[in-house]
Amino acid sequence: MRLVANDLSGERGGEPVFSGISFGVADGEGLLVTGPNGSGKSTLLRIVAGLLPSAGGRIEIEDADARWPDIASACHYLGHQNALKPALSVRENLGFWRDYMGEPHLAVTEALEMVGLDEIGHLPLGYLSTGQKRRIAIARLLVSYRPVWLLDEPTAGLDRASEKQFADLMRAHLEDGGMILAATHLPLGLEWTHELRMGA
Ligand SMILES: Nc1ncnc2c1ncn2[C@@H]1O[C@H](COP(=O)(O)OP(=O)(O)OP(=O)(O)O)[C@@H](O)[C@H]1O
Repeated sequence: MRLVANDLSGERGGEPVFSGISFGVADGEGLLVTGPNGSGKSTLLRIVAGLLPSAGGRIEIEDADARWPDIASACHYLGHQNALKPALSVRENLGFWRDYMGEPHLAVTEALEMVGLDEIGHLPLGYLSTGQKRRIAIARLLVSYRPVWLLDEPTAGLDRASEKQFADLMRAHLEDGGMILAATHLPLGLEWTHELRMGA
């Protein structure tokens, strides 16, 4: 499988943000998206996720698995927001996402162990610290399988140990044949196959 963008352009509020973006990412490969504030990194990831239309060009999956009829269905999207409900417990939040997304992968307990938070699954999500909430949002990537992880500033709020733990999870996903597109200003502790510098 290969995710290919050709001459892609994006706009926000009717104003052009970027144009002429092309890349190709194959199974087991990662694309690091960098660039100054406002250069369009989040916009690009949202277009790939199917949350925004592109303003021009093409993005497609070549040699797609029948399980993923379109790009959006092949993606996990971890945006700036964690997409978790404060009044539900940690376990209930992850259980919801596991049922909603389908393609069950790790059990909720296993996913919590992977992010080192299995002791607090009973707590309301709203009680957790900023970094702990981010780690639960990362655990969303593990309870359902998707080959493409779209990560927007994934390590914002994480301590050093959690950054390293997340780097190990990303590495395992790539070794399993997954793909990652990550927009960040922070080093993520991975060797990236490709880098896309926006706003250059
Ligand atoms: N809903 C919107 N309406 C109008 N303009 C918007 C909207 N959302 C974003 N923009 C503009 O689009 C541009 C690109 O924003 P985007 O969030 O994609 O940048 P970014 O590279 O991810 O930035 P950062 O590094 O700060 O996260 C910015 O100039 C922003 O102000």
